[in-house]
Amino acid sequence: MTELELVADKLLSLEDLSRRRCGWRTYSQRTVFTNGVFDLIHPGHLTYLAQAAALGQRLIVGVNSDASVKGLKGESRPIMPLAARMQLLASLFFVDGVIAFDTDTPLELIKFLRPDVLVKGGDYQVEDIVGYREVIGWGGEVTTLPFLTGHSSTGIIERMSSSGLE
Ligand SMILES: Nc1ncnc2c1ncn2[C@@H]1O[C@H](COP(=O)(O)OP(=O)(O)OP(=O)(O)O)[C@@H](O)[C@H]1O
Ligand SMILES: O=P(O)(O)O[C@@H]1O[C@H]([C@H](O)CO)[C@@H](O)[C@H](O)[C@@H]1O
Repeated sequence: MTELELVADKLLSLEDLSRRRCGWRTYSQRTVFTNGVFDLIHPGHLTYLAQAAALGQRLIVGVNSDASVKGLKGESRPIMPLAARMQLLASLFFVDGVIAFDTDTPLELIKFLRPDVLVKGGDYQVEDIVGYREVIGWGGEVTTLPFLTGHSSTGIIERMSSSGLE
């Protein structure tokens, strides 16, 4: 496969995800799950995702659909449409799969996937992470990773706006 075909192969449907998760379980591969908007990817995203990948053998990233983002962050967001956000995440060598969700939270996706590890960045408290009770309930782990200060998508947008680039 070409590099772009390798990236495209990581863009998963629920059926793809189910099939791959079964295979990973067969070989006792720990599946790590995280989720987010990932609009305007920045070093904070990259740092925490790389560390998340090190928590297991497979990293799956759930990405909010455009409609879901608008419900969470307002009509002006996202800047980058879903397809672009997913492709950029899938291009990271330490990401094994990317899947979109259209709901306000990834709870149903987490219950479907049953990851061994659920992780978010340090801007969250562990107990507040959606899916915390469920993942703990089936014996999984829930954790946060260090927040890289000074990096946020909102910050990028604000800096662009103040410099008249928007
Ligand atoms: N600076 C950072 N350091 C570490 N993790 C981060 C950082 N910023 C965001 N994250 C994590 O990345 C994931 C996606 O977050 P999100 O897309 O909301 O990023 P954001 O930069 O906070 O965006 P926004 O500014 O629009 O809220 C979340 O799990 C979040 O905890
Ligand atoms: O990019 P964000 O804002 O960190 O992503 C949100 O995370 C929420 C989180 O999982 C709550 O614990 C989630 O509910 C929401 O849908 C966004 O993915």
